[in-house]
Formats: sequence, structure tokens, C-alpha cells
Amino acid sequence: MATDKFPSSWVYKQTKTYSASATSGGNIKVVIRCRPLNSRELVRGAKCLIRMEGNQTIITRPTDATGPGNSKAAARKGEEDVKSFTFDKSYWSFDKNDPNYATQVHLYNDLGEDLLNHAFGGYNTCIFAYGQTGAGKSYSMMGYGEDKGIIPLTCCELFNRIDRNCDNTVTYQVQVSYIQIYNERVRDLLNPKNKGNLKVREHPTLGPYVEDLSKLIVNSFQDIEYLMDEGNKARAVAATNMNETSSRSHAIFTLILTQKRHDAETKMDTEKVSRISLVDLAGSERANSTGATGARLKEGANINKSLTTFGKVIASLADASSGTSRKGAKKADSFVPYRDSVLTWLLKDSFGGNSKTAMIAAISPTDYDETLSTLRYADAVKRIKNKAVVNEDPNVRLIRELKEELQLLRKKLGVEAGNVVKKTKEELVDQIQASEKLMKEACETWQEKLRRTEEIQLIREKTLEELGILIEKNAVGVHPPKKVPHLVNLNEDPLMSECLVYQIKPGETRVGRLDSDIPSDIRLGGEKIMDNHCYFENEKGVVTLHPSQESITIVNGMRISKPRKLRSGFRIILGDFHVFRFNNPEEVRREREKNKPSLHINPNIMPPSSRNVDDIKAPDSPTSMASLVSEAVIDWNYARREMALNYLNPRPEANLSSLPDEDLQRLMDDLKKIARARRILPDSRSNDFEDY
Ligand SMILES: Nc1ncnc2c1ncn2[C@@H]1O[C@H](COP(=O)(O)OP(=O)(O)OP(=O)(O)O)[C@@H](O)[C@H]1O
Repeated sequence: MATDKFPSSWVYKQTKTYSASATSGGNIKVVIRCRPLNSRELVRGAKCLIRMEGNQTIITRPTDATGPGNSKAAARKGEEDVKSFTFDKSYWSFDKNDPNYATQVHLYNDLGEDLLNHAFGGYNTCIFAYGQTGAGKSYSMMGYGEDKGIIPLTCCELFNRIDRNCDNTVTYQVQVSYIQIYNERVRDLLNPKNKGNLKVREHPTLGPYVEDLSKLIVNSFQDIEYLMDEGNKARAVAATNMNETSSRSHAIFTLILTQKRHDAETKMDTEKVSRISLVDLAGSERANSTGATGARLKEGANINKSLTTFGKVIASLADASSGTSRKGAKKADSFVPYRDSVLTWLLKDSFGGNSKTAMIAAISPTDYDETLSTLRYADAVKRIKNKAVVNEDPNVRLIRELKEELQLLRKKLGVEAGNVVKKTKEELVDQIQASEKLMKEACETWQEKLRRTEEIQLIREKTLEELGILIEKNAVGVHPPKKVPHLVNLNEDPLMSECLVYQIKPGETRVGRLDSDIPSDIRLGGEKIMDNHCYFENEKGVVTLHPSQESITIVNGMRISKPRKLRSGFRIILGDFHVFRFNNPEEVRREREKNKPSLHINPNIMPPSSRNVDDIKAPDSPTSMASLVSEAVIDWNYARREMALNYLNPRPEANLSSLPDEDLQRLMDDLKKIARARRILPDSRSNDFEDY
């Protein structure tokens, strides 16, 4: 078991005791959190439209329509339009200097502790974050840097409580699973063997579940952190290979806490099992506000489908709870369309079911339309009533029911096999197989589960190694090599950026297609990656990139057709979507030594405007750039924008009208993304566009 304690720097107050409430009813707890203005908003003089008084959140319609998202907010001169909403809590995180500023710890003390109390009481629990992109969902859930969010604080305290347990008749076991829902497809982020789309099923006792999903054993908070990190790596690999916009997917991290109590007198064991679901939803902005086209529009429609269904589920549950009905339907008739989307189906228990649930609605202080829409959503959610029950010995019950069910199904199959239509027979066989799988899982011993956890860990490491990704066993976070030159992945979503490291060892490092028979050291997916895409040559620490004929190999925004010597900080794009930053630690160290005292280069003077990559002057070429410019500056946006700008430069050999259709489409996609980012992204993600 873990020996580490909740680091005192994370939380200042941990005084409450934890006794779970015995009540089973109760509404979903809804809290609102308003983030500070970002510097873009500050620069344009955006006004704060939100006020909080006690538990009330008050929004005022702007009197002009200048800000993004305020387009429909018509100026109604002389008339103040104010709307007020009451929630369980309204967290004012607008101004760090305000005495009422709500910190991460406030949120944890109110929501995280409650969640743990319920989980230890044997109830299913769920915390989910809702809100538009950049409103502060990840900040509240995961946190950034030292500002740990509710997930790490809660998971850490979970193990602290287990460690503090002095009752030797009780033992605890924790398992985790991590899935992503993207375009209505479910992906297991912890087991690479589980490729593609996992099936969602429903069992009368178990409720909705993901078939074949891996549930891995964790023994400490570090184990949880490690698996989350691994899951995020898997997300980044898949997102890049499939060109998925990762920030538009939903992620569900689930902990299963099993408490076993041994009765010395009867020699009997009883179990309480609770599921803790931590859900980070995709940005809630409406698809039509993003200007998406083609595949992005379809993706948006699917995101919309899950969030629209989510909205419908919430509306019908809220109506049912408050006794009202929609369009004259009787209350008893109100149908909740859980199964219309994978997200709502899987969260069925969390909404209107067997769970103690809390919602964090993250809002921006300026964006009237989206913020009002989030507040209305949250207002409907707070009316939903759940019926949580203590999950006592659910496995015993499940095994008993599965036994009866299997007997019945097999009998049915035997009796009816001769005369049933094929489809019905297939359905029966499918149902038997699903129940058999559940039975096998329910009967598995802890040792078997542990063995499988270890097996999956080895598979995960091997899969990453085969792709050329550097793995560090049991280490959380990315630890780039201190000496060896390497590539670091860049991704649109900061959560998935800089989490994959590819080493460029002495000699040749070949890059090729994921599914090719031709061996390669770094394997990438996607249509535009060739069998033999390119190779890196590392000669005594000096690295040269050799592109294959016809391959899309881009250095600092320019496509190259002949070998190119790389310097630390260079941006490399392979195929359409694989974006990297090249790092050469030894070179940086040498340059630092040489350049003492250091120069001062303003990062803002660095846009790549050079026409010929080989003529690139100061901004792109010196190693000192990488050491002087904040690494955050050279992110995914920077690399993609630099490429887009090179297209836009009036070059005699490639002006806009001579661009092939697909290149033009890609360029348009990039520009739309930049425009969208300008409208909705927070400062941390969009300030690179500031100069253009
Ligand atoms: N309560 C807060 N206090 C201070 N800064 C915050 C707070 N909430 C958000 N921020 C800052 O606002 C920015 C956007 O937050 P965040 O990345 O959490 O948004 P998001 O809703 O998760 O976006 P996405 O949907 O893309 O994941 C970040 O730079 C974050 O540091």
C-alpha cells in the first residue's frame, strides 16, 4: 500500500471526518465556477458579465456586441437585462486578489471530500465537468502544475484514507479503467490490445457497461497517476494517427473501490463496491459556432449528438423530478433517451440512477451566449434526483443472477435451435457469450486480476516501444533524455502535447508507416505517411533529416526535398498531422556555454517569414532560440501556423491558385481553426496568433 501522504502543499485543510450518509435520494449537486479573464480578453477590454452573491450566479447581457460570443447580444440601450441562477455553490475564481477567490482546495473540500465519503459508504459517485472550450474544465478537474485539480486531490486522499485504516477486519482493493468516447466510438485507453470500438451493453443488475474493458489494479496514488499518464499517451498516439481533435472527445476515468469486511464469528466476507466516475466532457460550444466543414463537421455533429442527447436526457429527467411534463405527456410516460448516444448510455447511472453525482459547470466571465447556455444547462441538472443505493455484495448477486440467466438462455437455445430464425439464434448466442464473459470476470480472483494487470502493462510498454516511443517504467510524466537528441510530439490539446518522446540514437532512425512490412524505428499512422517516409541520421550528435522523394516532410514550415541539418527547437511536420519539436540537449548546452552572457531575443519577432528553408536566419536557426524562447511558444499552433503562413506567402512557385485542392482544404481547415481559436480559446492556447 502507498506510504505517501497527501502533500501538505496541496491542501491546507483536511479536518472533516468521513461518515457516509445513509440516505439514498438526493439531487445532483451543481456548482458553477467562473474563471479569470485571459490576457486576450484583458487586451480587448472585455467586461466581466458575471457576478456572484452567495450561491447565486448573476449574468448581465452586454450592452454592446463587440466580444466573441456576444454577436447575438443586441444592445438594448438603457435597459439592463440581468438573469440570476441559484446553485449549490457559486465559485468566484475571477480574481486571485479578491478575498472571496475560490481556490482548488475550496472545490476539493466541498466536492472531493463528499465524493470520498459516499464512495466509502458504498455508493456509486460521479463528478463531471461541463462547459465551453477554455472555460476551465481541465483546470478544475485535473489542474495545471502546482494547482492540482479535484481528480488528483481526491485520488490521493482516497489512498490516504485506505492507509489510515486501522480496522484489520476490512481490506480495500482499487481498480481503474479509462476510456475515450470519440465520434460515438469507445476506446480503451489502458489496453492497446483492445483496438477500435468497444461495445456498450446493458445488464439488468450491472447497468450499462463496456464489454471487454480492462480494469487494472492500483495500489497507490502513484499507480493512478501513472495509468492516467499512460492513457493520455495512448490518446495522443491515436488522436494523431487518426487526425482526431482530441479536445473534442469525452474521457471517463473510473475507479472501482471494493471494501471487504471479514466477520470473525461467522467467518464470512461481505463486500461493498462503489464506482467513482470522473468525467471530462468535450467542449460544449455549439458546432455551428466553430465554422467546421467536412470531416470536422461530422465530428462536430457526433460531439453534438452526444451533448444534444445529454441535453435531452437532462431535460426529461429534470421534468420528471419536478413533476412537470413535456408537450402534455404524462409524467409516467416520459421517456429518457439514454441509449441515443454512447455517452448518455454509459452515464445512465450517474443521471437519475444509482449514483451520488456532482456537476462542475465551468463558465467564462465574458462570453454571454455560451455562458448563459451553460447556466441554463446547469439549472436543469440541479433539478435531477438520483436514487443511490449502497452496493452491498453486488458480485454475489450478479453471479447468482448470471447463473440463472445462462441456464435459461442455454435451454432456450437448445429448445428453439431447430426452428428459430437465424437472427434470433445469433442474438441468443451473442447474449450467452456476453453473460459468460461477465461471469468469468465476476469469478476472477484478485491474483488473476493482478496477473492480467501485469500482462496488460507489458503489452502497453511493448506497443509504445514498437512505435519508437521512449518508455520509462513506472515514471509519471515525460522525462526527455538529457543527452540523446529526440523528438517531442506537439498536439492541439495541451493535455496530449509533449507526452511522447522519440529518441534519435547514433546512426539511422527510420520513420515509416504503422502497418508497413518495411521495418522502421518510428512508426506513424495516417494516409500521408509513406512506408519509407524519411530517416534521421545522428552523427556524433549532429542530426540530419533525410526526406524520401514525394514524402511530406516539413521543417520550420517549409517542405524539404533534400537533407536538412536540424538544430534544437526546429519544428518538424511529417505527413499531414504529425507535429514535433526537435530537441538536442547537448547542442543547447554547448550554445549556452558559448553565448554567456545570454542574448535577449523577443519571441514575438520570430514568425517564420523566410522563403527558403535553407536561408532561414536568426529566428529559426540558432540553437539559442530554443533555450531563450519559452518552450510553450513552440507548440502545435506555432508549427501549424508557420506552415500555413508559408503557403500564404506569395511564392512564385506556389501561390494560392496553384495549390492542389487537398492542400487548399488543409490550409482552409488550419485557418478556420485559427479563427475559431481566436474566438473561443483561452489565452494559454491562442496567444501565438496574437501577432498575425
Ligand atoms: N479557476 C481558475 N483559476 C485560474 N485560472 C483558470 C481557472 N480556470 C481556468 N483557468 C485558466 O483558463 C485556461 C483555460 O482553462 P482549461 O484549459 O481548464 O479549459 P477547458 O474548459 O478544460 O478547455 P477544453 O475544453 O479545451 O479542455 C487555462 O489557462 C487555465 O489555467
